Amino acid sequence: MLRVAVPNKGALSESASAMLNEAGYRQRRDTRELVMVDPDNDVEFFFLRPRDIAVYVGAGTLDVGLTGRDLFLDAQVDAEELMSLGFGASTFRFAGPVGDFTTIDQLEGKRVATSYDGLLRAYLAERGITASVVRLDGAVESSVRLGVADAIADVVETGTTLRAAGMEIFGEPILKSEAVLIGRKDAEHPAGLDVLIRRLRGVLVARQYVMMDYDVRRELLDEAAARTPGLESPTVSPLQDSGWVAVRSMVKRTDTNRIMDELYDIGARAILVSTIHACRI
Ligand SMILES: Nc1ncnc2c1ncn2[C@@H]1O[C@H](COP(=O)(O)OP(=O)(O)OP(=O)(O)O)[C@@H](O)[C@H]1O
Ligand SMILES: O=P(O)(O)OC[C@H]1O[C@H](OP(=O)(O)OP(=O)(O)O)[C@H](O)[C@@H]1O
Ligand SMILES: [Mg+2]
Repeated sequence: MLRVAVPNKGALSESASAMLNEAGYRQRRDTRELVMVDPDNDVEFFFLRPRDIAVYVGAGTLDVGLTGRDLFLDAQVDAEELMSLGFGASTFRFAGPVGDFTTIDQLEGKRVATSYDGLLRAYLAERGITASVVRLDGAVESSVRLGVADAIADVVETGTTLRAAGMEIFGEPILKSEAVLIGRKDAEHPAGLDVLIRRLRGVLVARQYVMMDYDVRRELLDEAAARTPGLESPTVSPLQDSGWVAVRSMVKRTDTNRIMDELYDIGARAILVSTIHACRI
């Protein structure tokens, strides 16, 4: 049975379970459930703290896990990213009191508070900066005001928490993170893993693409089809009126309206857009 780790609470938990559910796996109903078997798919789900997931996968006791790239890298375990999951995006950045810092070189000899000390130490060492790392569990933004640090390295999503604490970011992002599927390094995929990956890819594609249908005069087909190349090639079907054809193609959701406008200008009509419920690419 494939053993999969899923965040039990926090920023990634709901989206992770929703994605697995969309991929056809059973998910827990009660948030206090810690283990759940999906007998139809022969998968066992373990609901764990997202920070601990990398530890279990690294130790080989669980096959794969859904967690944040930042949490995975921070844990410095022997595992690898198998795919990104398209949610839980954040950046990991330096911040300090407004006006105090402009470059990371100014961190030399200073105290930097963070919940991600593995990531931070590796980053500072790579750049030859000697600073003392203060490991905190959370609410790191308060550490400077409370006198235990001079700057922080923390997760920034909207920046609201930083602003409220009178701080600003400086330097390049340390890391761009999102939710990822991690698994054992160079290991042969256990039974069920390839299906899980294919299903998760299907969810990503179904979320990122729409299906576009339109009719166009045969002589304008090449021009129109160039706007909707699809993943492989658009489907072209004859219409009763031999001067026209029907075209069907997958289009990036974010490009939908621009492409509809372009197709209309070319002369396409009856342009219809529908969501993709599920797919295997
Ligand atoms: N606004 C956000 N706040 C915190 N984490 C976020 C946010 N957006 C995305 N994430 C991602 O979610 C993960 C952190 O999840 P979570 O908040 O559950 O962990 P935690 O902060 O260690 O736990 P907790 O806050 O419950 O003590 C990281 O991968 C992080 O990049
Ligand atoms: O840029 P923002 O949108 O404001 O989000 C970032 C904040 O959210 C997270 O805190 P969380 O709620 O997880 O609490 P924690 O600091 O105790 O982990 C993170 O640690 C930042 O503090
Ligand atoms: Mg948190």
